[in-house]
Amino acid sequence: MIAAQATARVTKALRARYQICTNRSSSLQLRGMAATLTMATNSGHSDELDAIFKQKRLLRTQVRKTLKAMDPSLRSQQDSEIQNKIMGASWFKSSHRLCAYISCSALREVDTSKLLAHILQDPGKGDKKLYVPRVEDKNSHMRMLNISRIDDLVANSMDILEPGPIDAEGNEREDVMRANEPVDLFLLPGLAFDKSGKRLGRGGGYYDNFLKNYQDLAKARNWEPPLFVALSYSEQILDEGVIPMTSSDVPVDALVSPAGVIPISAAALNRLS
Ligand SMILES: Nc1nc2c(c(=O)[nH]1)N(C=O)[C@@H](CNc1ccc(C(=O)N[C@@H](CCC(=O)O)C(=O)O)cc1)CN2
Ligand SMILES: Nc1ncnc2c1ncn2[C@@H]1O[C@H](COP(=O)(O)OP(=O)(O)OP(=O)(O)O)[C@@H](O)[C@H]1O
Repeated sequence: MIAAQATARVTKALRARYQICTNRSSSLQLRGMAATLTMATNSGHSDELDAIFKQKRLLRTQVRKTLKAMDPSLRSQQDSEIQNKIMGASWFKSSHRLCAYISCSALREVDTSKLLAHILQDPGKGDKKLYVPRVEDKNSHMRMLNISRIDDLVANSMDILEPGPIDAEGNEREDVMRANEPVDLFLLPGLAFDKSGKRLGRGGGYYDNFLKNYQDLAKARNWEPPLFVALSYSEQILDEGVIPMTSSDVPVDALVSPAGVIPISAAALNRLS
């Protein structure tokens, strides 16, 4: 596709989804940003990267607004549908080691509380092992630590629940990067997604960093790569071409929304179908 067409497509998709930039000057501005964005995919200049990050910030603001405007009861209906779809799926049932996020309702994230309770139930059986994020510093560094009870968690500076480094018995929690067995499944948060696997996070780079490191670890150990599955309200699935990406963004293998599971990668088509 030639650049002008690609730019028009991105601009149109952004406007259609969010009804933004309706006057002429902001429309030109948006077209300019979309053009930069389209070109920046193929090069690495920092002003072009700046344009991508700016575009991401704009999109985050729009999606946050959409999430805040959602009817609470319809949102909670979607929360149940998404979690039930996951709990009923064979690929979830057969996963033994999972990384999942602790949802934050103030951030309007898809609820994971039922899923986490399900994973942690009857830990004596040792059926499923759960690792959850702990932010270590502001340099996009988080760890995934093992928890066996939901009340092991405390709120961090971002008001998200996370485990302390030491458990209630005084033992250091297991860091998934040091585990001897592979993670089967990651359940991922995000602000927006598309059906080609693009994911827009909250902008910290924590997940992209972590997922890349985990992929490298799995490769070095000859493990089967884990499935990256994102949980998404219907409103968060955007048209293709709208979500800006850089080379550090890690795509997801599949999406789960109230409409169902959307396998994207070949691995997902194999394991989820
Ligand atoms: N539940 C959950 N845990 C997670 C993440 C997440 O997205 N969700 N993270 C994923 O990286 C990491 C923490 N990163 C975070 C980054 C930003 C914000 C946040 O509150 N963002 C505000 C805007 C803040 C601002 O712009 O100054 C927001 O999105 O409204 C929270 C967590 C690790 N743990
Ligand atoms: N203009 C910029 N140029 C270079 N790097 C930037 C720029 N703006 C933000 N960053 C860095 O890029 C990273 C954020 O990347 P990105 O916006 O893709 O995160 P994300 O995918 O939304 O977040 P996450 O992976 O945590 O879900 C952070 O490390 C941030 O410091």
